Amino acid sequence: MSSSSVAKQRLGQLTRIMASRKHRVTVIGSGNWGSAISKIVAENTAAHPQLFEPEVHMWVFEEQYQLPSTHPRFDVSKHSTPQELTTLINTLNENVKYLPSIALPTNVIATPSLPDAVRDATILVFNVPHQFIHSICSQLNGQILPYARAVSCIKGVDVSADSISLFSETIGRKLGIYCGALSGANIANEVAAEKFSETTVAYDPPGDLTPLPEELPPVDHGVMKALFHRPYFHVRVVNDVAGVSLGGALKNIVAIASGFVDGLGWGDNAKAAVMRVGLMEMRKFGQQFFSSCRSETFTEESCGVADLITSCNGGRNHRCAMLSVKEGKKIEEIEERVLNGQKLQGTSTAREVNMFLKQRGLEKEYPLFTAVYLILRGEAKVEDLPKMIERE
Ligand SMILES: NC(=O)C1=CN([C@@H]2O[C@H](COP(=O)(O)OP(=O)(O)OC[C@H]3O[C@@H](n4cnc5c(N)ncnc54)[C@H](O)[C@@H]3O)[C@@H](O)[C@H]2O)C=CC1
Ligand SMILES: O=C(CO)COP(=O)(O)O
Repeated sequence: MSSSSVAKQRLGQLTRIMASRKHRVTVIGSGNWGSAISKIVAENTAAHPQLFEPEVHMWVFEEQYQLPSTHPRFDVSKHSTPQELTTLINTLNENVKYLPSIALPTNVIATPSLPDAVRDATILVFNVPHQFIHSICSQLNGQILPYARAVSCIKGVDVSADSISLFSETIGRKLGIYCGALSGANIANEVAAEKFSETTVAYDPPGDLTPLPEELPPVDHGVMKALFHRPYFHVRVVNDVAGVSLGGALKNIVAIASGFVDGLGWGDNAKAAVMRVGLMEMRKFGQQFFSSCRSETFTEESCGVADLITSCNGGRNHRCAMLSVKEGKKIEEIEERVLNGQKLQGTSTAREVNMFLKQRGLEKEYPLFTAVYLILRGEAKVEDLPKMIERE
């Protein structure tokens, strides 16, 4: 495309946005949590028509899917061959693969093309397993509005050979926009079934961003609350993006440890010990490597201790780690067998955090994180955990 037609296209885009005076929201991701968050966001865009366009685009990593032979809500005979997941979602208003049996609002529009999904979007909600975010950001480069604002619901940390960053920072840096974070004690299936839970949104944009057109409502804590809060999903908005992101990322390592001890049938005291040590390491890690991180975020907000508790009991990392011990199999084998395409985040986070600590000679200062990594690699046994985390 020539530079004048690119400029024309951008001008048309800006004119449409400015005329609308409302935010257009896109969710990038449609897994278990991506679909549950799309449901919440779509309920709220419909509930706040003065702030948001009702339609919410949900980007779907396209795949063919065959409906199971029976379904409580659908006549499966009409879908007897595999179909595109986006077609199924838009026809049945359900993400039949990643969030089955939950009706999605009809204003959620599943979209297989990333550029189409983000076109004209002023608020982007990133919700994909963390291993895919770099490739997604590369595909989004040049496709988004320069004044778009973003929120990351991703639980993981971005580790390279010599640095560590939050995914909100990575997204912001790669796309040249601001990105906050959402994280909490939020098992997706429970949230989607509208069982009560809390979450934490961190949003603290610097003053030098590309300004929003004056016609659009400023994106502030009030807009964040309007976008995510529901009667069954209580939102607290804070400024500590590092604390919120790290709580969600690091508790996945602890949840694996908790699954390991449950796999051995060691009971609640053992699990409480693992959780206590894990919480200390989460907080220490935040304070040691992220100067803006607040200690209280780990103890007072849903994204800290509450997420640790729920994940160490009912999360996928916990379940797969427990089964791997019970069955004597590798956790990756269990993940493949029981999660139907959903992805564990704790196994890669344990590896990535270990790489970061090892490079700095700090493995011994984080005995639980290190133990989980060594057990996953088969270099230590679950039975050795108490010795590995014993204090002097
Ligand atoms: N599921 C849950 O209960 C919760 C998950 N989270 C976090 O939310 C984030 C997203 O997780 P979920 O939505 O649960 O995802 P998921 O675990 O259900 O992952 C599957 C998703 O990955 C997509 N995918 C597969 N291959 C891909 C590729 N090559 N490129 C891009 N996408 C691909 C699939 O299409 C599907 O949408 C994670 O960081 C997770 O830790 C946070 C709170 C709760
Ligand atoms: O983050 C979660 C709950 O808050 C879900 O954790 P899992 O990915 O282990 O299921």
